Amino acid sequence: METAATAAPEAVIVAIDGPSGTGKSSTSKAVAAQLGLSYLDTGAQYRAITWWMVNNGIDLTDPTAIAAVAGKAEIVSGTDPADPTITVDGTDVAGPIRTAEVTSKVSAVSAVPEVRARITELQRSIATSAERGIVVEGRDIGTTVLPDADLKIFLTASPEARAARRSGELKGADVKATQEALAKRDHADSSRTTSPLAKADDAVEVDTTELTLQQVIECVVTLVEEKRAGK
Ligand SMILES: Nc1ncnc2c1ncn2[C@@H]1O[C@H](COP(=O)(O)OP(=O)(O)O)[C@@H](O)[C@H]1O
Ligand SMILES: Nc1ccn([C@@H]2O[C@H](COP(=O)(O)OP(=O)(O)O)[C@@H](O)[C@H]2O)c(=O)n1
Repeated sequence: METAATAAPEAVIVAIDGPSGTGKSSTSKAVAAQLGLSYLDTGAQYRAITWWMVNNGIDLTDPTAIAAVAGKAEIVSGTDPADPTITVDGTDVAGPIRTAEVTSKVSAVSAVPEVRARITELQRSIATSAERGIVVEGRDIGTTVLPDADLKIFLTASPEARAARRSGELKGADVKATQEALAKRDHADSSRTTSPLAKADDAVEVDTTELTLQQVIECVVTLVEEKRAGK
């Protein structure tokens, strides 16, 4: 007897945006792994270009100097959610892009339109070549990078919860100082002219303050499955 062919599920594109510490990376990785999708951390790409600029002595107080070298670094993102990678000119920078120095400087670099144009193009080409689909997380994915995404999620959480989560990761970091640093980055990312951090009109907002990570993952997986079922 012939077995009926099962159609491969269509590639699904999921955009997850929100400020720091709302759970974007942990949720996106887990959802992608559970659903067999690729995963892209766009913040890591902005951190990588910032790392290159710091290493090459670029004056990060000067947007013209940043714009002039926006195309120099070759950034490659590995999109396996079980082992996401990021290299700059062939060097693994997964560790160095998480230093306090890069974190404090990334908003100045990511605000420069030439940097955004370059990284946005890279993100779109990665997303369109993901055969089974992809979960892309960042700040402007639903609004600018992938406005036609099948599902858009905007994660939020209280400033206190976000700071507690972040300082938990940076062992020994002061919660109050972490909260202040987050507020400063939120302000810079939300007030820049080009493609600021914002919720897309058609994004589903999920407040994660009182939810466990597992609950957030389940919520997003359910929303993806509902989309696929055409609900
Ligand atoms: N709902 C949650 N409840 C408690 N901790 C969480 C939750 N979501 C994420 N975390 C933890 O908070 C930290 C920051 O999460 P992360 O996914 O890196 O956030 P983002 O990518 O938005 O900055 C991680 O240590 C993660 O395990
Ligand atoms: N789509 C994106 C993603 C990140 N970014 C920038 O990159 C920075 C680092 O992003 P991230 O996602 O690694 O930040 P965390 O949430 O991990 O702290 C942000 O503060 C933004 O300045 C952006 O401008 N657009």
